[in-house]
Formats: sequence, C-alpha cells, structure tokens
Amino acid sequence: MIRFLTSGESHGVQLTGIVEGIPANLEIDLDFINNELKRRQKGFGRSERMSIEMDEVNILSGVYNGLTTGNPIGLSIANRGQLRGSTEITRPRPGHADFSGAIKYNQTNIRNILERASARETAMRVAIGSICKLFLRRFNIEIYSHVIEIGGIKSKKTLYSGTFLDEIKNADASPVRVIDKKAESDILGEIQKTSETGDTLGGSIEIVANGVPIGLGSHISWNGKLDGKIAQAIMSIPGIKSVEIGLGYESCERYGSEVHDEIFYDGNGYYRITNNAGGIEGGISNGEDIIVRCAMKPIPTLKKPLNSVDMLTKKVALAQVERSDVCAVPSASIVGEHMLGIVLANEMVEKFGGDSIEEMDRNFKAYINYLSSR
Ligand SMILES: Cc1cc2nc3c(=O)[nH]c(=O)nc-3n(C[C@H](O)[C@H](O)[C@H](O)COP(=O)(O)O)c2cc1C
Ligand SMILES: C=C(O[C@@H]1CC(C(=O)O)=C[C@@H](OP(=O)(O)O)[C@H]1O)C(=O)O
Repeated sequence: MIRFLTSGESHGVQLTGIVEGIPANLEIDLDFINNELKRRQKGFGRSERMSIEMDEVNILSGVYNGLTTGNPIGLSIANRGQLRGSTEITRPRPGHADFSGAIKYNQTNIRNILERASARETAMRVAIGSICKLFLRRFNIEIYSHVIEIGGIKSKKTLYSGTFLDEIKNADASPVRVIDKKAESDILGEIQKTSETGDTLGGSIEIVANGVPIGLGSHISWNGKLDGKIAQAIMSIPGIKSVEIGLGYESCERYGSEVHDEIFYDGNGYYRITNNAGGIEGGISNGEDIIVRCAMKPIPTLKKPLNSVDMLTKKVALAQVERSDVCAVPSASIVGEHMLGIVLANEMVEKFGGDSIEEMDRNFKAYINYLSSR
C-alpha cells in the first residue's frame, strides 16, 4: 500500500513529506519532480507569493544512487515566504477554515488554523504525486489536465471525448490551462477585472489518466471502489466542491441508451466508441481513459472583504484581508493530476504487488498476457 503524510505550515520553515510503499529500484528523476512543482506554481491570477517561492524538492531518505530502495521516502520543500512577528487574526474569512477551525481547535489566533489549511501544503502532495507519476509511467500510464471554465467562461471543448487528448497534453502552454484560445483570452480579461474589483473566481477542471489497465479497484466492497477513492482524493484539494467521473452529473438527465458505452470486439480485443463512464464501471477501471471533472469554488480571501465577526469582541467586522490569489484553478488542476496519480499508483501496487519494480514488471506482463486470452 502507498501511504503518505505531510507536515508544515504555509509560512513555516518547510513542508515535510513521507511516502511509503513505492517499490524498490524505481528511477527518481529530480528534474521531473521539480518541473511538476513549477507547473503547480504557474497560472494567471496567483498572488505575489508565487514569485517569492521557487519550489524545489529535497530528498532526505529512501533513494540511493537515483533509485528507490523500498524504504519510506522522506522529502522537504523549503518555504521562502516565511512570516516573522505577524499580527493575530480574529476576524474569520467566510469560506476559509478560519471560523470552524478556530472553534474546533480552541484557538484565539486564527493564524494557527490558516497556516495549515492553506493550499501551500499541496506543493508537497505534488512532490509525492510526481514520484507516483514516475512510477505509473513505467507502466505507460500518463495523467493530464486542462481547465474547462473559470468564472463561468467556458472553453468550447469542455467534455473530453477521446478526440482531443493531444490538445490537453499541451494545456501547459496556456497561462490558464485552457485549450480554447478565445476562452483563454476572455478568462485572462475576467481574472484581471476581478482582481481590480477586489473579488475572486473559481472554475472547473478535467483530469485524464491514459493507459490505465482493466481491473484497478473493486466492486466487492464499498471502500474498494476506484471511483470512490478518486472522489475522496480530489475532494481533499482545498476549494474543490464537486467531483464527477465521466459524464457525471449530466448522466442523470439522459436515457440509459444515451449514457452507457456499448461494448464491441474485434481481432485486437474489446473496445468502446464512447466513454461516458469515464473509464470506471462497478468501481473497476475498464481500460478506457479515466476522466475526472471537478469544480473549485472562488478563493475565500477577498481584497474587498465580506462581513464577519471579530471573535474576540463579538462585534460586526469585515473579514481579515490577507495576501491572496484571485484565481488558483490552473494550479488546482496540477494538484488534481497528482492526487489522481497517488490513487492510481496505490491501486497498481495493490494489484501487481511488488516489493521491487522488477517483480511488478513480471506480474504486470503476466497480466497483460492473461488479458489477451480473454
Ligand atoms: C492552489 C490553491 C491555491 C489557493 N490559494 C488561496 C488563496 O490565496 N487564498 C485563499 O483564501 N484561498 C486559497 N485557496 C483555497 C483555500 O485554501 C480553501 O478554500 C480553504 O482551505 C478552505 O477549504 P475548502 O474550500 O475546501 O472548504 C487555494 C486553493 C488551492 C488549491
Ligand atoms: C503558498 C501557496 O498558496 C497559498 C494558498 C493560500 C490559501 O489560503 O490556501 C493563501 C496564499 O498564501 P499567502 O497569503 O502566503 O500568499 C497562497 O499563496 C502555494 O500554493 O504554494
């Protein structure tokens, strides 16, 4: 099983991570991990913080001579944007963890809550997810993402249909990760305008995993279902408020004949011509691309703050204003890729159980042979 833990505050010394369960002898490409960290930092609409941070991972354990040893892998990412002597926060921002966190953890200074609730922590998830991506790549599984909409402005290509994976692969070329140029330019204008008015924006994202074999996840128990595991991982990203697989919500408005993907067979094997199921049936991957869509709410910190209450005086007050992103949907799409990567890597280890990459390779090859006999 692949498990991970992170620690660290947004403005503390560093983020720390431990990931356990990555098989031995996986080649670790540091440049790849650092490039993934850079991808998460990009995106039009992010705060000045992203020009202060230059995220780079430090591998502390579990890798020797560029190869994993099977030991837990220890990681750190330094914070450049450390705060010293900052003032107490007592006016919770609606939509952030401030209010409920302060009450739950009995904190008078809300800073003790926001420091950990901050999406800064997702940098470490991306570092860990990058190791999982490298591992998945060994089995020809690749994960991509693109932004579908921001602030209600939709890309013309909103729902992945299997015909534009190549365009999705190039989403990095867009400052908002939108593959439709007209929508990109409208969105850039909208983010700029929203920033000037002191407001914030959300949006939606699509994440695609290509090359996933049939058989990850299981129908036999509620907690073995692949779609359920993916939903939890994606929903755990700060700000994400809905997760869909394949056609998702839209499927409830259609006839069964318009939703379910018919099954065909030719000399090369089984195939589908639609993928409304998003690559998962009965909680099990069916060999088609896994498609996950999710929505992110607008950023809670507004320059033009909402009404709140000073929790010290109980008097009406405007919410705390902190340095903040106006829109972080493009960054969230990168985090989504990595959360999906972590889930799929775990499923691969569960199915092809390997203490070493070589052992997994053998098991995987035997399974591919078995598939060709079905
Ligand atoms: C990459 C990324 C960057 C974010 N940046 C900010 C930010 O600058 N300011 C802010 O108030 N919220 C930001 N958020 C969202 C908050 O972290 C999130 O809304 C908060 O932790 C409450 O969690 P919830 O929205 O899941 O309920 C960001 C989220 C992500 C994924
Ligand atoms: C630091 C990151 O994102 C932060 C997430 C965040 C929040 O409230 O979630 C608030 C902001 O923090 P700050 O006030 O220090 O600018 C973002 O910059 C990051 O993504 O690395």
